[in-house]
This record gives sequence, C-alpha cells and structure tokens, in this order.
Amino acid sequence: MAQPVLLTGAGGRVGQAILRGIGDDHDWRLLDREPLAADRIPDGVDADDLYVADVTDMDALREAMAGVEAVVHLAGDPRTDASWESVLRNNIDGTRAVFEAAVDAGVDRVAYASSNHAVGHYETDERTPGLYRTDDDYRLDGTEFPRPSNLYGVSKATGELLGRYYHDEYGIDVVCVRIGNLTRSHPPREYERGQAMWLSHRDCAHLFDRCLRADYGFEIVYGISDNDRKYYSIERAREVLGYEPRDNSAEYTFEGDPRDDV
Ligand SMILES: NC(=O)C1=CN([C@@H]2O[C@H](COP(=O)(O)OP(=O)(O)OC[C@H]3O[C@@H](n4cnc5c(N)ncnc54)[C@H](O)[C@@H]3O)[C@@H](O)[C@H]2O)C=CC1
Ligand SMILES: O=C1O[C@H](COP(=O)(O)O)[C@@H](O)[C@H](O)[C@H]1O
Repeated sequence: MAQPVLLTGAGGRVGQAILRGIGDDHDWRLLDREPLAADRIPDGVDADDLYVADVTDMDALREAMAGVEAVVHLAGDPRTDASWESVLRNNIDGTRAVFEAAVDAGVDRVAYASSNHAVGHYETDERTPGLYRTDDDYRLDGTEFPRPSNLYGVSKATGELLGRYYHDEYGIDVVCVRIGNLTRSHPPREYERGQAMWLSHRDCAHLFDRCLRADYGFEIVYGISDNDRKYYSIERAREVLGYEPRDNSAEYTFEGDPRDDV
C-alpha cells in the first residue's frame, strides 16, 4: 500500500489548489495550525489524518510524519511585507523543524514551497518592465544565486539553503519550487509581472504531483505556467520532474478575461 504524504499548510491557497487537483491521487495527512473546514478536506481523509499544529512544534511534526513517504511543505507566512519576527519563526524555524523531523522519521523526500521573492532583485530598473514582456528573452533558471526582494524572500531563500544542507548531510531528496503568482481561474488582472509568473491551479497541482513521483536529488525549479511572457525558465522542471504545464497567461486579456481569438 502507498505510504502517506504529509501536506503542511493544507488549508491555504496553494494547499487547496493541490488538494482540489490531486486530492484523490495520494494518501494524505494534512497539517495546519488552523482547523480545516470540512469542504477543504478531500474524501477519504479521515480525522486521524488531520493535524492541527504549528510547524515549529517538533513533537507534533514527528507524530504527523511517522510512516510518511514524502512531505509537501507549504506552511508559513506568505506575506511579502511580513516582519522579520514572523518569517524567522514561521518560515525559517518552521522549515528547519520540518527537515529535522523528516530526517528523524526516515522520510524520503520533501517538496518545499519557495518563492519568486527569493530572486526578486534580479528585476532591476534596467531590466523592467521589458523583462515581463513576450519579446524579452532574459531567463532565470534556478542556478542563479538568490537575490531576495524582501525579508520574506530572505526566509524563502533560507529554506532552500536548509534543503540543500539536509540533502547533502542526510541524503533526503529535496525539490524547492520557486512559486510565481498562484491565482484561480484567470491570471492576475492588469499586472504584467503577475502574468509573467502566473501559476494556474491545475498546473500547480500537476507540478506538485510530479514533485511526489519523479526521481531527483536536490533541485530548484520555477513554478509557473507556460506563459509567453515568462522570465523564469521551466526547462529544468520539464526535464527533471516531467512537468507539462497546460496554461498560459497569453490565453487571457490583460484584464484577465479568456481571449476568444486563441
Ligand atoms: N500563493 C502564492 O502565489 C505563493 C505562495 N508561496 C508559498 O507557498 C506557501 C503557501 O502559501 P499560500 O497558500 O499562498 O499561503 P496561505 O496563507 O494561503 O496558506 C498558508 C497556510 O499555512 C498555515 N500556516 C502558516 N503558518 C503556520 C505555522 N507556523 N504552522 C502551521 N501552519 C501554518 C496557515 O494557517 C495557512 O493555512 C508559503 O510558504 C508561501 O511562501 C510562494 C510563492 C507564491
Ligand atoms: O511569494 C509570494 O509571491 C506571490 C506573488 O508576488 P507579488 O509580489 O506579485 O504579489 C504573492 O502573491 C504571494 O502572497 C507570496 O507568498
């Protein structure tokens, strides 16, 4: 029988995009510091698989990870203007605790939600707004050094470094997904940067599914749809994970309505 997958931050936007897309495809354990409403829990996940806990709570993490094959770690403070105190606790301490507990529990792999804000300062005044447009061929590919846009981005880049350390020291497989801008049904409206890094819900679910199934050691990939405007390469995600995105913000108008000419 398949071993369970622990999803942290299950009640949030990314967690729900994943569960709505691949909720039936894995044997989930769901952890969030807030209790999950019934409509946020896939069929087949029963009360024993639900953990209301903080990711800085090592005892709770160890309990939730017993017998788990993989962890998708999303829990944290996603606000781009979050305080240092908050990202230090929720994002950095929390991510270290997740890796530590994963090693203790013999978990094989961790997929970690990193962010575009780990590299936001590549978007210099000289490069923007051209960078966000279709005819610009500048690409970040995941091999570049982090250049965070804010303290939240510093915390996300630190999570990637923790992943690198736990992979090198303990051999756990780690993929860091630098997620772009997740929105449901349509790309961010009237926002060039957001349309360049749009990640649709179905591409998000598919990407994390590939993170749970593919073979890798340590990877940093970009999590965006196949947008014409892109300045993040998705070649590594295609090559290593078998990511095959189906959405493209160019199929919508700048205002976010589906185009009828594509
Ligand atoms: N939504 C997006 O477009 C992007 C999200 N990300 C990352 O993806 C992850 C999830 O983001 P969203 O779903 O958008 O955020 P969200 O705020 O919608 O969901 C986060 C969930 O984690 C839980 N949580 C927060 N701190 C916790 C803690 N200390 N212990 C246990 N649970 C905790 C919250 O209760 C919430 O349910 C974050 O790590 C964020 O940095 C990265 C790039 C873009
Ligand atoms: O990491 C994140 O990035 C997205 C996109 O950034 P934005 O600056 O274009 O809004 C953001 O919406 C999300 O909250 C954050 O966690």
